This record gives sequence, C-alpha cells and structure tokens, in this order.
Amino acid sequence: MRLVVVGAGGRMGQALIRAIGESAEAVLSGAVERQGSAAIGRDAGELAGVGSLGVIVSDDPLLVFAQADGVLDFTSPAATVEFAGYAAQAHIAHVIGTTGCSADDDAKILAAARHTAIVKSGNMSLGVNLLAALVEQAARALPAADFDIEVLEMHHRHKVDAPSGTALLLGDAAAKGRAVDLNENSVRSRDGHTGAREAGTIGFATLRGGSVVGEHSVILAGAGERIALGHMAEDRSIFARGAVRAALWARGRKSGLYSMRDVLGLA
Ligand SMILES: NC(=O)C1=CN([C@@H]2O[C@H](COP(=O)(O)OP(=O)(O)OC[C@H]3O[C@@H](n4cnc5c(N)ncnc54)[C@H](OP(=O)(O)O)[C@@H]3O)[C@@H](O)[C@H]2O)C=CC1
Ligand SMILES: O=C(O)C1=N[C@H](C(=O)O)C[C@H](O)C1
Repeated sequence: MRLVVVGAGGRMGQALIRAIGESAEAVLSGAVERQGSAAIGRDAGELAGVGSLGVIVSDDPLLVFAQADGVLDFTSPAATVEFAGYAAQAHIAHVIGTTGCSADDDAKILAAARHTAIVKSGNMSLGVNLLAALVEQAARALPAADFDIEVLEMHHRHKVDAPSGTALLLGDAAAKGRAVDLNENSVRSRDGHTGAREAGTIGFATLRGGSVVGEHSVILAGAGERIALGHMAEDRSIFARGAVRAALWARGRKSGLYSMRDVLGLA
C-alpha cells in the first residue's frame, strides 16, 4: 500500500516514516509539509533518521495524494480538515491521529467520510484501545452514585491541546459504560471554591512537562476503595505502528468514519 505522511517533519511524522519502513505491506510514496517549512525539498528518510528513501518532502498535497492509496495525518486540526477534503477527492484512505478538533472540524471530517474511509482516533495504540474497552466495562459495572470517575493525563511540554485526545477517548468510554453523554457530564478543569463533587460527573486533570510521551489513568473512586486503570506510552512507535495498521485495514473498505476500536476488533 502506497502511503503519504503529512506533517512529515513533526514528532509523529518522523515516527510514521520509520514505521512504514518497517512494514512489509506498506511503502512511503510521499511526504508533505506546510509551505515554507524547512523540511520542503529534503529526503523524507533523512528527515526521519533512516537514511535516504528517495522521497522528497513536498508542499503540494494534491499532487502527492494522486499517487497514493492512503494518508497518515498527525498534524493540526485546521490542516487535517483540509487534508480530509483532498483525501476524499482522491478517494484514498485517511488515517487521522490529530487531536484537539472542534465539533465543527469533526462535522467536516464526517462529511469527507461520505467519500472515503477515514479512521480517526485520539490514540492509535493497541494498549490504550484495550484500556478504553476495560474502562467502559468498569463504568458499566460500578454504580455512578457510588463511584466517581476521574481521568488523569500527563504529556510533554510541547503539547498544545488539553485534555488530550486519549483522555477524551477514555472519558467517552466511561460515559458509554454509564449510558450518558460525556459533554453533558464532564468537568474539564477545577479552580477556586468549586463546591463538593457532583455525583455522576467525569472529571479531567491535565499535567504538562518535560518529554513525557503520554501517560493516562482512569480512577474509579468509591467509599473505602479505588480502582485505577492506566497506560504508559514509552515510545511514539506504538502510535505509528497502529496508524499503519489502520491504513492497511481501511484500504478498499467502504466509505465511512471508523475508530481504532473498529480496526482492532474491540468495538
Ligand atoms: N492519535 C494518536 O495516537 C496520537 C496523536 N497525536 C497527535 O498528533 C498531532 C501531532 O503531534 P506531534 O507530531 O507531536 O506534533 P508536531 O508539532 O511535532 O508535528 C505536527 C507537524 O504537522 C505539520 N503541519 C501543520 N500544519 C500543516 C500543514 N497545513 N501541512 C503540512 N504539515 C503541517 C507541522 O509543521 P509546523 O511545525 O511547520 O507547524 C509539524 O511538522 C497532535 O494533534 C497530537 O496530539 C500524537 C501522538 C499520537
Ligand atoms: O500530543 C501527543 O504527544 C499525544 N497526543 C495524543 C493525545 O492527545 O492523547 C496521543 C498520545 O497520548 C500522545
């Protein structure tokens, strides 16, 4: 499968180029960065530290998408919405790892999914998606009146969105287990005289610092006991390998918006 990496010069872009190189079923056919980026014109393999691959980083996504079967996209919400339009036009699979998308961005991505297969997830690792299934099960089993759910996350100092996409994915899994809507039941931050905790809410706490790749815990706190479920990402290759797997799964699949749990059979 011929894959394009957009945001090729980024932390995940470089990890994706390496992961494609390690796959027996995928080949890097193109790499894209934004206009004016210092990466334009460089060899994508050199950029990712794996030696020359003969793929030159371009600022023309339409041209590059026309010669590919799929695109791996870990960029920014605005860029992802633009790439979703181009991937739909080219009828190629679009794997989206970008987090921090607004409801309006998500509506545009859903519209693009009428024309091609899109896999979008706040976390592409096997471990986190298994964790989400476990969180859903725990939230279903434990009464909301007795157990308070809190989602904690820590990431590196460069991360620009909060809570993380993974924290929201885990919150969503907890809400699904409780058969409630996350948006109507979440507390995204606390400060000052907040009053006592409201039963049934799902709380979020965000830490940022250093080089932490990604750490998440979901705590279900009852009277006299606590259950803690968690995941620690030690290397970005876990997300990159998941993204390549998602692209291979999406190839030739009917148009629609899919999740990583669909890809892994954990839905
Ligand atoms: N779902 C998952 O499993 C994971 C998701 N992520 C998410 O992926 C995203 C990227 O993370 P990370 O790699 O750390 O961030 P980086 O900032 O390192 O990389 C993003 C890259 O995208 C580039 N970019 C932005 N806009 C465009 C554009 N219009 N055209 C081409 N390239 C563009 C940036 O260029 P420039 O620097 O010039 O702006 C940059 O090189 C984040 O939303 C993050 O949360 C991260 C890890 C795992
Ligand atoms: O920005 C990151 O780095 C990560 N982003 C994703 C998120 O927002 O959850 C996934 C991973 O935790 C790393």
